[in-house]
Amino acid sequence: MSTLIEVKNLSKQFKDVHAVNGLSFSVQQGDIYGFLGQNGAGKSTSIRMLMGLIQPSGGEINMFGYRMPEHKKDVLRQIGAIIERPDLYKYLSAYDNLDMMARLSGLKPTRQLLMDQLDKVGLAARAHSKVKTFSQGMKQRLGIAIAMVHDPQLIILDEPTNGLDPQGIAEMRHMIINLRKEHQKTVIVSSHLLNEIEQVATRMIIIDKGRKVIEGSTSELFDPANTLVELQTNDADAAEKIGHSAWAARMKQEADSLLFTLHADDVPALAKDLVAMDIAIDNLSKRHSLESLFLTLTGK
Ligand SMILES: Nc1ncnc2c1ncn2[C@@H]1O[C@H](COP(=O)(O)OP(=O)(O)OP(=O)(O)O)[C@@H](O)[C@H]1O
Repeated sequence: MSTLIEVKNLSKQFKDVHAVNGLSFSVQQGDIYGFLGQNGAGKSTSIRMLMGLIQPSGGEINMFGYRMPEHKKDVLRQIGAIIERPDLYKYLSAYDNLDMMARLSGLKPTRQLLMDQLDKVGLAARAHSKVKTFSQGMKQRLGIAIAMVHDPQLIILDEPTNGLDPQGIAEMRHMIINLRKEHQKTVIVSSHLLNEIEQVATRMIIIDKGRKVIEGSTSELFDPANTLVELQTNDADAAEKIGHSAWAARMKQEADSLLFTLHADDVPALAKDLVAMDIAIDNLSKRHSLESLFLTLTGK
């Protein structure tokens, strides 16, 4: 697998705001690379630099073997991106919108090519329906078909599920996975929702205040061995009772709860032992340690 994007020490400063601050990461061919961070973390600014829309204040970007922004033209040929809501003609069909946009960008598309593009985003069956009859999610996916009509290697989607209903979100997720699986595209997708990135990404980065917090493959980062279990109880002696048990080493006392770090498979055994120790359980909840990290970053 080859490296498509290599970013080193990338920074962008707007007056006194360090929007991106020493960010390094790489994207391999075939990744669905999740960019995760709360609003204002620096996701859009990073993506805009990858696309040569704004100049970095420092650092290096190499994409497809070219340096950015010096080789912007060669790089952009390989990218299809949706950064804002796509402009569509609502009284034209999906097919005619795509046909017109392809011609405006200098292509002479065949019917087959246009139908293939619509198929990639799950809109082939609605090719000849007017866009005014489309849901927000369908418009978004048509925008993606337009963005990739020149068959780029890399698709960049900045918060593609913003403003979509649950069905639209599910369809978008399905489409992103399909772009990689069926059409061998590499995808960068940004979101402020961990759950959304977790469901599609093969690798991900969390950024906060313009800096990298963590980066890795989704399976590594969501390793079930790093499960956190929070116990809430009114039993004043709970910590002491657990302190004498085999769970002692995995327990940490928090202000109003007891926190255990363990493998997800061990949760039923913990629950059984708590009952055996006669500890009244008000609440026993499980979450992944990455989720806890992200909740802490987002202040929730
Ligand atoms: N053109 C600009 N001028 C001044 N500050 C900017 C500009 N663009 C972004 N910023 C600031 O840089 C920081 C990062 O913004 P950015 O849009 O990259 O974050 P984000 O992670 O994409 O979040 P969001 O989802 O809210 O767009 C924010 O503090 C933002 O206010």
